[in-house]
Amino acid sequence: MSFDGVDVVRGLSFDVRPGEVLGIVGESGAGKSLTARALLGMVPRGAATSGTVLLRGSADLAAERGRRISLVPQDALSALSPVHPVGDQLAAAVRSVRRVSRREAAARAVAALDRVGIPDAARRARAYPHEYSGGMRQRAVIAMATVNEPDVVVADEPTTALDEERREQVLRVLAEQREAVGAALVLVTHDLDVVRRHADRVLVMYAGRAAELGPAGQVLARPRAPYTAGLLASLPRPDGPPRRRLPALPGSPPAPGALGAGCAFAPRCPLAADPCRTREPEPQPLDGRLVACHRAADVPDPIREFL
Ligand SMILES: Nc1ncnc2c1ncn2[C@@H]1O[C@H](COP(=O)(O)OP(=O)(O)OP(=O)(O)O)[C@@H](O)[C@H]1O
Repeated sequence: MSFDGVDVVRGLSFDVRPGEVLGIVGESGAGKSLTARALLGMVPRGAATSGTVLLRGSADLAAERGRRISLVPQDALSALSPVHPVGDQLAAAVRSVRRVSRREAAARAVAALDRVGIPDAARRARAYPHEYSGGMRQRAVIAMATVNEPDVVVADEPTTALDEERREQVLRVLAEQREAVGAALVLVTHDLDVVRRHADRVLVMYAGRAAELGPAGQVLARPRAPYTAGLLASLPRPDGPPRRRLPALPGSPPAPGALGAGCAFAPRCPLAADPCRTREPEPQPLDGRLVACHRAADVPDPIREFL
C-alpha cells in the first residue's frame, strides 16, 4: 500500500488459518492498521495498492465483509451509528445475511448482547450507543462482529480506548466469542503481553514489512529478529517503573519515504553489519518461522544480553 508513491506496507505475505489467533505487533506506524484494513478490503482514500487478499479462495472481500470477515475497530463509536438503538443495529446486521423475521432478528440481537455480558440485554438493546459505557460499547461491537458467525474477525487495537481492567474484560469476551463461533482472529496490538496470552502465531511488523512471523510461543521465547528481541527486552518488568520508550531500542522507526537501500531496522540495530546497510533482507525460514534479518543466527539467547 502506498500514498503518493511512498510505500507504507511492503512485500507482506502471510496466511491466517481456520480458527487460529494471529497477533500483529509492532510500534506505531509499522503498518498494522493498514494491513488489518486491507484484509477487509477497506483501503483508505488516496492509497494505491497491489497484491491480493483471498478469503477461502475468494477475492471479493467487499461481498464477504460483515458476513465471513468482520472488524472490531479501536473506537467502538466509529462502528456504531449514533442514531439507532444498539439492538436494532445488531438485528439489521443479522438480517443483512439471513432471511429471518424482524422478531427473530431482534431476539438474536438480544441473545448476542447477553452473550458478551451486557447486563439486562433486552432493555439495553433499546438504548443508543451513547447510553453505553466504553467497555459495554466495545462488547456490543464484538457482538456485532461475531453475530453472523464469520470465518475471520479482525480486531484493530480493540482495547486502546479502555482502562486496564476493562481491557482484560474486553479481550476475554473477544476470545470467548471467537471460540464460540469458531472464527480465526487477527489481533492487532502493540502489546506483546496480549500476544503472549492470546495469539497462536505472531507477525512482527517493522516499517511496513514483516520482521518475523511464526508460532507466538517460540517467537517470544527465542526471538530471531533483533527487532523482536528489542521489543521484548523493552517490556516493562512487573516490579519496575512504567516505561514510555523502548530502552533497548534507541531511536525511532524510519518515516515512510526515508528508507535507504538496506534493512529498515539497521540504524537502530546493535547487530547491524555491512550487508544490513546495503541490502534489505527477505524473509527466510529459520527455526520454525520466517525471519527477515541478515544476522538472525547471531541474535543472542537469552535476550537480556541484547540490552
Ligand atoms: N490515509 C493515510 N495517508 C497517508 N499516510 C498514511 C495514511 N494512513 C496511514 N498512513 C501512514 O502509513 C503508516 C502505517 O500506518 P498504520 O496506521 O497502519 O500504522 P500502525 O502500525 O497501525 O500504527 P498505530 O499503532 O499508530 O495505529 C504510517 O506511517 C502512517 O503515517
